[in-house]
Order: sequence, then structure tokens, then C-alpha cells
Amino acid sequence: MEEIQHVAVLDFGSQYTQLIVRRVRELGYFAKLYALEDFPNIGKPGAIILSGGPKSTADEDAPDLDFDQLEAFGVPVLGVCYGMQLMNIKFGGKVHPSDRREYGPAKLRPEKYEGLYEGINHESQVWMSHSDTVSELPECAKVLASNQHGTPVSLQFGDRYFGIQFHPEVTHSHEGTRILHNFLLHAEKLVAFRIEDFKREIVDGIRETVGDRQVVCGVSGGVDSTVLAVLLHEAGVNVRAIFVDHGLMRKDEGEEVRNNFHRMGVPIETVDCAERFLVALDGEDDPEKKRSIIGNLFIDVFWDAVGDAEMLAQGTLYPDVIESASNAKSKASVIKTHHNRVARILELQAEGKVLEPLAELFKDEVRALGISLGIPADILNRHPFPGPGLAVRCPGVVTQERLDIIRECDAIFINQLKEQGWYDKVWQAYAGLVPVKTVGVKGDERSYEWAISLRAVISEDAMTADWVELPYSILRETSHRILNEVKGINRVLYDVSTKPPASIEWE
Ligand SMILES: Nc1ncnc2c1ncn2[C@@H]1O[C@H](COP(=O)(O)OP(=O)(O)OP(=O)(O)O)[C@@H](O)[C@H]1O
Repeated sequence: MEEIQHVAVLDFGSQYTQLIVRRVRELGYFAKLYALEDFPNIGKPGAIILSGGPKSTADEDAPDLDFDQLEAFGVPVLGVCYGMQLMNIKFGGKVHPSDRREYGPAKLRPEKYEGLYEGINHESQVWMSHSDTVSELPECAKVLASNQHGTPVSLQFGDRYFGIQFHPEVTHSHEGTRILHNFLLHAEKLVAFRIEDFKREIVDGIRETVGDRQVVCGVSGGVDSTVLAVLLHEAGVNVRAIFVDHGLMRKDEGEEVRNNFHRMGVPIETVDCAERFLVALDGEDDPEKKRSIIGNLFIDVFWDAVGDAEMLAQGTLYPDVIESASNAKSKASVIKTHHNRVARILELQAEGKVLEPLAELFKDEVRALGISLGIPADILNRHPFPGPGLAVRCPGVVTQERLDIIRECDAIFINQLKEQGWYDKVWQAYAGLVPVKTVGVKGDERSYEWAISLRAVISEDAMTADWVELPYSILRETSHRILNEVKGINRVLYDVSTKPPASIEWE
């Protein structure tokens, strides 16, 4: 996507680098992360940011950058933490190595409240995480800001090079985004990033890459694969969208997915194989084994349906690509599908037959793209649903009876959340079976039945999660309906566990 004027973020290895990309995109500009090995092949950026990193500039293997090549871009450069120290050295100053790490908040005292610090509050909190410090400034440098102890924490070298010792990308730097914004104002050639332009580029790119070949994609009914399928359809290429109905879906979900695609005018093929999955899972109660049975069978079923497809499209997103790039120090992208480690995909990839049109977008950008493609909001705002489906909400063995119970309870709970306006306020909600029988009374009779557990969480990225303080009215009504309408359940529980130590799903 070189045509869109972007901000190139060079990765010196900091754990926060991804966040710089995030923040710049939130500010309305397109940003991309580059491994140092890729430099200077970073397209035609309108601005460049050098990230922080774990190394000391004094280390023998300290990451380096050719500043003549950097200069050749002729655009403003911001050095963050390690990036600033490197700048200081390159322009003739010195950095004092230290074993002690300064970690935590500091107070920012700008010399002037203009330029990088236009509109910033006095003594605004910024976040430090570094060991080395700048000890001698080069002639071309001037101090833009210091901390509460008078130590310089922000420098300018000449006209176009800016350095900051703190991390503007983390939320603990209260006005960090504003400072990034002020920096980007120096980049005259930078133009705002609009998802519409991006959509056009992606669609053109798909047409060009696919040509008249046939391309296949798997659709789960979730956001990523739906946006992917609609994009391919919009591009007018020869596409087969395949939905595997493994019988571990929620109530009426298969029907809903088919209807959704029908209403969007995108044809999909359904592979109905619920029975095969139930048979394969028969008697298995080990969570890992259950997952692997489902994953392997999914691969068989999916690839059978694919046949001799010439290309495969996948909904890989930017965080997956970045993660794998920084972990493996390679550009190989992670493919987050059930079929991800299949030799067949690796072969196709080596032959250039795997298409990943969403690989430069974050999740919220995929949603924005979905809106501009006219995908209905109820599809785009769907809660995440795990690949192995209800099997991970059914501890112990998976049987038709158990799945049916979960489906009924889940539908009642989700319906309540929607009715009472809470569905869009929570990240994920579901009912899971507690396969433990307890005694109750139903009518005049003693009952001995299972319990169902309701779970509703909020989360930013699924790495951590907190349970939601739902109104009692929702819990009361859900419980009342489940106990009256669902056979086999005589007890309803609400899960009040955070992640960690619990996980969002049960298995
Ligand atoms: N039931 C299914 N039928 C066909 N393809 C599927 C199915 N489940 C998953 N896939 C494929 O595997 C990919 C990854 O599945 P995963 O469960 O990790 O969902 P995801 O990454 O959140 O994507 P989505 O938002 O599309 O569900 C999906 O994008 C889709 O291409």
C-alpha cells in the first residue's frame, strides 16, 4: 500500500512498538511497522519514527541505522527512547550507559509550549522506561523539555529531527497522543488516511493478484471472514465462500450465517458435517484432545470442499503479522486459522497463492471497512466466538443433549442482553454447562439436574478480561426463563472470575 502517504515506524525492539502504530492510526494517518532489516525499503513515508528498544547503544550488537539513508527521505523523524539516544550519538553527542533502569512516571517540563509541546499541560505525566541517558549534546541539539529534576528528556536536532526519552504511545503518558499529533503536524506531505481509499486499493489489489483464477475462502460468520468474503465479492473475482457447519454452533447460527450472506447478496456454500464431528468427539473429555479432534477434522472437511482451488484467501490481521515479525524476526505472517499449520497452506504460500487482503488492518479498522462495504452492524458487532464452538463451553464429553441445553440457555441469555441494551456493552457473553448434578425441586418432584453458568466479560484485546456487573434484572429474568424453559437444568450461576487467572472460555 505504498501509494498512501504513511508514517514508517522502525522497530528497534521495544515491547511498545506496536502501540506507536496504533496511536498514529488513531490520529487518522496510516502507519506501518518495519523491521530494521527492511530499511531503507520503507516506501515513501511522510514521516519516520524510530522506536524504543531493549538494547543499550553501548552494546556490541546495538541496533544501528544508516543516517545518510534516513536523511535522504527528507521527512521529519521522531526518535523515541532508544531512537532518541541513537540520534544523539549520530549527531555527535554522547550517551551514558547505565545498569539501572528508570521505570515509571515523570513530570514533563517543556521549555516552550509550542511545536511538539503545543497545548500540553504544565508538568504533564509521561512514562519512562530506559537505562541509558543522554550525557552530552551535539552542537546542533537544543533541549525541548526536561523532567522534574532538570534532566533533558526531549531534544531537537536541526530542523527535522526530534527526540523524546519517554514513551508517548503508552496511556501512562497522559498527553502522549497529543505530542505524537504535534510531531506529525511537521510532516507536511502526510495526508489523512481514509478507509474508503484503502478499500479501493484493497479491491484493486485483489483484482490484480487474483486475475481470472478461482479463489476460495472459509467463512465462520465472524467479522474477519465476513469482511473478507464481501471484499472478494466486491472485487468481482471468481470466489467460493465455504461455511463449515460443524454442529458446534449456537442456536440457529447456521441458518443465520446463510441468511446474513443472502441479504448481502454474497453466495456461500455450506458443508454440513455436524454428525461427523459428534462421532469424532464421542466419549472424549480431555480439553486439549477435544480441540485437536475438532481442528484436524475441520482441516479434512475444509480441504475436501476446497478441492483444486487455485488460490486461498485468509482473514489474517495486522497484529498477527506484527507479532510474528517481531517474534521470529522474519516477515513470515502467522495465519490464524484452524488450518494454519497445514502443509498445503505453506505450499500455496510459497507459490504466492495465499491472499491476505486484511493483513495491514487492526480489528476496529476491519469493522470500519465492513461498514463502508455495507455489512450490517449486527454482523460487525457480533461477540467473538471460538473456532471449536460450543465444545469449549461444554466441559467433559460433548453430546447432542448437552449441546442442545447450552444452545437454549445461551439464546435466552443473549436475548436478554439484547433486549435490555447490554449486548453491545460487553465484549463477550455466553452460557456454559456445568456438568455436575445437584438436587432441586421442580413442581412437587425432586430433581437431580445440571447447572448452567452465565459469563459476561469486558476486555480490550482478550489478553485480560473482567466480569461485568450486569443488572440484577437481566440475571433474574434469564435465570427465571432458563429454569422454566430448559429441561435438564435446575440451577443457574453467574461466573465472577477475572482473566487471569480464569480464561474467558471454559476450555
Ligand atoms: N465454521 C467455519 N467454516 C469455514 N471457515 C471457518 C470456520 N471457522 C473458522 N473458519 C476460518 O478460519 C478463520 C479463523 O477462524 P477463527 O475462529 O480464529 O476466527 P477469527 O480469526 O476471529 O475470524 P472470524 O472473525 O472470521 O471468525 C476464519 O477467518 C475463517 O476463514
